[in-house]
Amino acid sequence: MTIDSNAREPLSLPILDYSLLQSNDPDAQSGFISELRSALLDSGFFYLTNHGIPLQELDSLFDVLKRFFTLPLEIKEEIAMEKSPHFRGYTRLGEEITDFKADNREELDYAPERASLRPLPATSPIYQNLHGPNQWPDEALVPGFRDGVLRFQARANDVALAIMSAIARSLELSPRFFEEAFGEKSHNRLKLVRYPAAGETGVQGHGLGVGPHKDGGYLTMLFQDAVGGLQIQTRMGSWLSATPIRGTAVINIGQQLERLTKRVYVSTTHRVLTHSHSERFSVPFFLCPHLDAVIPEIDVPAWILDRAREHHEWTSDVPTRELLQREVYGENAWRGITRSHVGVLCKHYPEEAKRRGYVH
Ligand SMILES: O=C(O)CCC(=O)C(=O)O
Ligand SMILES: [Fe+2]
Repeated sequence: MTIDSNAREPLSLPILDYSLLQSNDPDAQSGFISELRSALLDSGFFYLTNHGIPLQELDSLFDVLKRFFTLPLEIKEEIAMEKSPHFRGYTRLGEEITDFKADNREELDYAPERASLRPLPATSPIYQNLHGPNQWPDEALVPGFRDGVLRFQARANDVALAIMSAIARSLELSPRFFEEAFGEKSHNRLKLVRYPAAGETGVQGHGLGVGPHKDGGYLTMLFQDAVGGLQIQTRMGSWLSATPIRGTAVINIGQQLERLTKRVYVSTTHRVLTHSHSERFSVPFFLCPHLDAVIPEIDVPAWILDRAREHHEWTSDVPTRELLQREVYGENAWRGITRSHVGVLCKHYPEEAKRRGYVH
């Protein structure tokens, strides 16, 4: 990574080599962990190479998702998120909200395939409604879609868990520190996204593919095509492009890790620009704990805290009051998804929507 020595601003994002973490050489592993710590303290974002997800599988994932998005709107809407009280499925252009404005993207949302718990007993927290089945496109229309997505989800989960374990080590915690929060019941999410070119739709709302935000989970691992547009907000508030590097994943910290480390590892604000003449596709995978997980707050070792303090405070376009920092993860997950998909909230949870002041 290059850092501007006056402002300690990163000018580009670091590239970490996953094969070092996976090797049996303890020096290679500790080299990876110390680079990881620096990346998380300096920018909160990095590229990961040699992650082991075959390029050919990534290419075919992008092929099937492109095929889905070229289907007519009424076919895509057969699996509209509005039909799912569990917030799964297709969201058409302009329906998703970030920073209180409509994003310029369409997407599919997935989470673990589970039985619905509805109707919930009165004593259950409302976030238990997030458990449920996914909605899949007709296999005949997009052959290989479901298998490709499930295979990718499993692979991304493995890599993300190994990175979480390395993050624990970077904080001098046990490599197994996070294990309990994940596993069978973890509530990971996956989005398959298409950003139209500016010329296709005319730019509305905040004029961005997705507005400035911090991700809600522990860790995000993103794959993107060659178009570009993802930008990261630096400490001083300017925007740095995460230019696509073929075959790499872009990884960043989510808000639960920010809470856990009492803001030593800060969840970096990011946004996506709308390209003037090219559509763009991306696949972010969000590693999230199980909904009942309690996110602790830990004291990081003093020398790491000192390193963090060398920096200025982070500037962010995301107001502090909007952060998802409750102790129980499910409450954060519920608040995050319901404010992005207000239409779904109003349709399935009118009382809750009214209570929160959304009129529909
Ligand atoms: O598409 C991208 O590059 C980023 C998407 C993103 O930040 C998100 O969905 O949380
Ligand atoms: Fe994001």
